Amino acid sequence: MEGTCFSIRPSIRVPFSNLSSLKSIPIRNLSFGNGSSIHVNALETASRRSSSLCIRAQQQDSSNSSILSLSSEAVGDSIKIKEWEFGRLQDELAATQGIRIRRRPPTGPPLHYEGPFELEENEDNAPRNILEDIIWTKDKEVLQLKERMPLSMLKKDLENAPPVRDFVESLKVSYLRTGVPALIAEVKKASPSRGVLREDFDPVQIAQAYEKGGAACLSVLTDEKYFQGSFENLKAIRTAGVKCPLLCKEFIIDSWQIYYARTKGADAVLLIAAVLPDLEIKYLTKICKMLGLAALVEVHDEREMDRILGIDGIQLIGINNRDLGTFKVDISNTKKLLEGERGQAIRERDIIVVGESGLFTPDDISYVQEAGVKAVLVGESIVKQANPTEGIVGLFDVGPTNFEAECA
Ligand SMILES: O=C(O)c1ccccc1NCC(=O)[C@H](O)[C@H](O)COP(=O)(O)O
Repeated sequence: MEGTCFSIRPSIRVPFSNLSSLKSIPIRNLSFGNGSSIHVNALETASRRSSSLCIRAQQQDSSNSSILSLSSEAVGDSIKIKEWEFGRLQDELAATQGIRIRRRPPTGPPLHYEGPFELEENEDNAPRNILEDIIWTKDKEVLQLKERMPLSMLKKDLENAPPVRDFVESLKVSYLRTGVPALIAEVKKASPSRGVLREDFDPVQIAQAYEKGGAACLSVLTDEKYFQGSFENLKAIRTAGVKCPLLCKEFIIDSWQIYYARTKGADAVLLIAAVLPDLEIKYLTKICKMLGLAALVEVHDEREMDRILGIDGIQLIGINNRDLGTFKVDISNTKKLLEGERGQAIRERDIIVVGESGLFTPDDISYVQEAGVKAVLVGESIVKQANPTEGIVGLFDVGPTNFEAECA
């Protein structure tokens, strides 16, 4: 601090080098050499990564003993800043686990953050791929939803939620009965990689057709922006009396979403290892357990698989053949992740593995079955068929009677 001279104006630009030195001293009310001071409780949490930061502050004359704060909302601001700082720490922790999806723009606060700082525009603040884009958008959406429907309200709504059905048991029963991987059929209108899959999209009709075709469970996309799905679709399918247990296919980053999914009739939720650090997966699976929901934990590479195998109590692992960053689909990914010791550990622990994405033909199904999966999650190849029931029959290359009334 010595020798640093700031001219205090309502808005000042402070170089990062100075911020880091300010950070090393306990700051509340900082006096500068020119006799001015500002209340800088927010400053102590400034980003280490930004090169400079614009602070809006009020000047205080040294003769005036009252402290003029950064703004009248300083307390609220500092909570938000703490959240932002926590987000950055979260990203740093996640990176040590090989997670490349960042939860926050690296040189700025969460996207929903407002003031008191104006951060420099920086190209690093753009999402690096579609999954990151989805997660940043989700962060904003969830914050808004939580404001409208706090958890206390959702907890009350739980009392009116329909009973939970056993998602894992339904997969096991189907596999044992048919000898082919149990089908989780996906109700999906569109996706970032494939655009609109079906214009005449009636979620209830599609769900009923899947059930008729022998699906053991259904996966319902609820994300609106990228998949044109909705929680209303999930609720409508459940209310229509479809018996197959329902996976809420959502990008979960907050336990609030799990409660919300349950109030809409979900029996299972998706947790994506590429997004969630181990501790969060442990925490969120506990919430699932408490609510009676199954958790399908999705992995895409060896490192994610090893992380998930290191967590106790995991019952369902999905291997996504699609790289959610690049959209590349390769079904040999399922085989690769089930080879050797990993496959052994999965068999010993009686974990059900679900082969996900890019499954179009009976040969594809046989291939992933030989690799060790007991269930498959299929969207595009069946949702695009004029008659999704026939789509399922064609995919498994067997008559519908082999599957009929699977969920009954
Ligand atoms: O499918 C995408 O484009 C996508 C992009 C970003 C995140 C997730 C994405 N898809 C989710 C899925 O992995 C699939 O919906 C699911 O596994 C079914 O795949 P498919 O049978 O290939 O439709």
